[in-house]
Amino acid sequence: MASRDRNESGPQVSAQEALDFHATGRPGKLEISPTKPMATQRDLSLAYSPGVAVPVKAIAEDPSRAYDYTTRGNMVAVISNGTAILGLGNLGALASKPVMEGKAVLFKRFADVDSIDLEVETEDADEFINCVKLLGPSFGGINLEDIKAPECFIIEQRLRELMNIPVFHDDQHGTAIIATAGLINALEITGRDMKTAKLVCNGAGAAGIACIELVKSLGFAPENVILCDTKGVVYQGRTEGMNQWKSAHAAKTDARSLADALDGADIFFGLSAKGALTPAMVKSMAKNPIIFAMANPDPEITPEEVAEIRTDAIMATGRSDYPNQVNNVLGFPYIFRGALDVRATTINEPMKIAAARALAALAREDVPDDVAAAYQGNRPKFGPNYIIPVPFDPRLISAIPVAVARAAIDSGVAGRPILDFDRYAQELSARRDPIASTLQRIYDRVRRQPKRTVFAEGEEEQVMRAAVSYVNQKLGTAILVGREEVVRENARNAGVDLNKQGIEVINARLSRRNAIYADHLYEKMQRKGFLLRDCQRLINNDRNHFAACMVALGDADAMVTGVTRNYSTALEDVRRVIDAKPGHRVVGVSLALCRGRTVIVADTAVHDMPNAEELADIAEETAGFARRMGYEPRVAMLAYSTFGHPAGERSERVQEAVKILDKRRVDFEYDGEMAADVALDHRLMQQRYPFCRLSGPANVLVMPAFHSASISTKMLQELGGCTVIGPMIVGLNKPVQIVGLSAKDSDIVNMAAIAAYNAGA
Ligand SMILES: NC(=O)C1=CN([C@@H]2O[C@H](COP(=O)(O)OP(=O)(O)OC[C@H]3O[C@@H](n4cnc5c(N)ncnc54)[C@H](OP(=O)(O)O)[C@@H]3O)[C@@H](O)[C@H]2O)C=CC1
Ligand SMILES: CC(=O)C(=O)O
Ligand SMILES: [Mg+2]
Repeated sequence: MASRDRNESGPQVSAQEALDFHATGRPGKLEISPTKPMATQRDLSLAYSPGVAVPVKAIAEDPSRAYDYTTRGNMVAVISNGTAILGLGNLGALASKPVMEGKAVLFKRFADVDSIDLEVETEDADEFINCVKLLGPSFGGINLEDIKAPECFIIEQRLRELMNIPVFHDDQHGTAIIATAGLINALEITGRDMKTAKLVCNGAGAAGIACIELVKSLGFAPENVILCDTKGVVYQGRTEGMNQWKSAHAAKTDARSLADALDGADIFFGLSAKGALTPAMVKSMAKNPIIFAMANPDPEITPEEVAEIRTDAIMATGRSDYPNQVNNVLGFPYIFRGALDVRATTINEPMKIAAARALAALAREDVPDDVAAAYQGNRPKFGPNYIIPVPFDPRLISAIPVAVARAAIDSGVAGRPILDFDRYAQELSARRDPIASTLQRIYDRVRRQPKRTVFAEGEEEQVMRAAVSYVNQKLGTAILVGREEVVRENARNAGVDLNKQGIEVINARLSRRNAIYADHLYEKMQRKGFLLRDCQRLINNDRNHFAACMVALGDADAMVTGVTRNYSTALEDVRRVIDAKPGHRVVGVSLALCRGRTVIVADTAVHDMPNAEELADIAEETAGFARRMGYEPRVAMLAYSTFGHPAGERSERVQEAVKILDKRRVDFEYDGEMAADVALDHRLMQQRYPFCRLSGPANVLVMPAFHSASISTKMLQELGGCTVIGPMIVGLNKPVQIVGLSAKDSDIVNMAAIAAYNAGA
């Protein structure tokens, strides 16, 4: 059963990429942004003195009002002292900051929980407890992270007693919940019974102890569970390296080493360190062994090593680049989401068990279409290589918090009820941030069907970096167009290693395909004033023409360009070689990802002042693009006016476009003309214009002209803090994307991936 292969989608990242990722732009992974305007004297008077005194007094009178007037109810602190950073050991509070920032970002990304990291520089449990306790009023929950055993047990226990908000040591309970969920399913697949299955857990620290406590509370017989640490088996009577938490699980057994304990065992839980499980030990385990090698970043044994020894194992690791990722990221965002939503005073056993069962149940459900995208387009089926959902599974946000909230209410620790669980589940789904899932879907599809993408400006440093990243991320082959010696020299100077499989360098002037490309270009341009020699010169000297010919004639699947030439010139170069798809119009669309909301804006690249017919075409092209991206389009034809008011000649053009769409009987929702606030605020739309045909806020905005499209997307990006991807070219017969002149390597890879995605199957 063991899969020797890494997940095709596995993000293969180099050390340099990891450093660059953290250093690029604003260093680190988080920033804080206000939720209220702070623009006028009045805003200042309300937000600060004197207005702020009013909520201050209200909270002093009734502390529960803090949930109404402050961030407390949605704010979790991720707190560490860095004594057990992943499996890297005690590297100190400061060194733990990247992990803690990462956990805070995951809270936001996966469950819309606001979170801040706090690194506390002490190894003294009392000092740590005191510090966290005093911070209590600031937060709705405390997520303790990467604190080593046994101090973590004392710290968590004491803080739970001292604080009336959830205190949760993620490495203990988060890990235990996820491991248990995976185990429930692995047991079912291998036909085992909890009451008789034999489990050996290597690692008797925070994660190990919590895991065996949870599995025992679920029904494992204590005599069938053996705990090991650096000194071997934790047996009754052992004195070396013991503490009360290990003693509580000391087994009555003759086994003294991990190897002894694993002989004939059904299950291995690794919560220890890289390489702790040997092939010989795996060999000695029972038939269909269940091996969860959960140490991070490197597991106790790799799936490849297990697959060399036996093929009947169910294998899981803590990493995202193998199937079956058993990692607490599947738990803490959603567990806190549910706990915060009912203002739970704690996260208790029933809530943990409910989370584990909900997670296990999710993996058994059929995967619907929109979810299959999160699985590299591969519809996973419950079985040895799919015992647990992946972190990008969009169902997690509604399934897990609902189970946790319900358990909190039923067990009497909720501060407020949930009256309508269906509605709650819908609200949870709406919290899902579509940013990553949109790009993730694109990347995953391309990884499944890798593409040859030509990077036209191969001599540029950021383009070379993008090409390396493209290959490292298993998106396909990267072809850099440039003079080989210049490319190599520039790569050397920039410290970019191009000597890897999957990267090719092609010098346009020396290519054997030149004559064919020149003929192709000549055929297209001969009636537009071009001689054959003009075309030959363009193919030899101009990388955009050469690269576009590669794609046009099937020597590459997709193309990306743009860092050396302005957008419209690059587009003109490409358009000489590649036509619009038959029956289509080439338009530019931008994807704006704004605070959990995605809107697609068009035409941000091609038509300067479209007429009504062209506006209707733009709407159709963009609706098609929206569908390919997985959104059901609701198209607003935008103007400065709404349904005729105020009247004006420019709005008439938009009204006319709507009539054209009516005549064409298109199969998507559209309406207009309307102003942007009406398009985006469905309540306003319903109140003032109940006849409007859009069933929800618009997610496709067709702008009346290029200038408004370009200005609005750039303002969204600069002032609105939105991520804008694009303009992307749609409607071309071959996939080509153009980045902006100032594009960074990550922008270029995104565009290359989008081009490759559009290259299709
Ligand atoms: N996949 C996931 O979601 C998670 C994975 N983990 C991983 O679990 C591991 C432990 O983390 P945590 O419990 O927080 O750390 P702790 O420091 O609390 O505990 C570490 C435990 O591992 C034992 N140990 C270390 N090296 C070995 C070894 N070579 N053989 C046997 N036992 C060993 C230690 O033994 P001793 O007591 O003798 O010192 C100790 O009991 C890390 O690798 C971490 O990345 C943790 C949380 C979540
Ligand atoms: C995943 C995690 O929390 C750890 O390895 O420590
Ligand atoms: Mg951790």
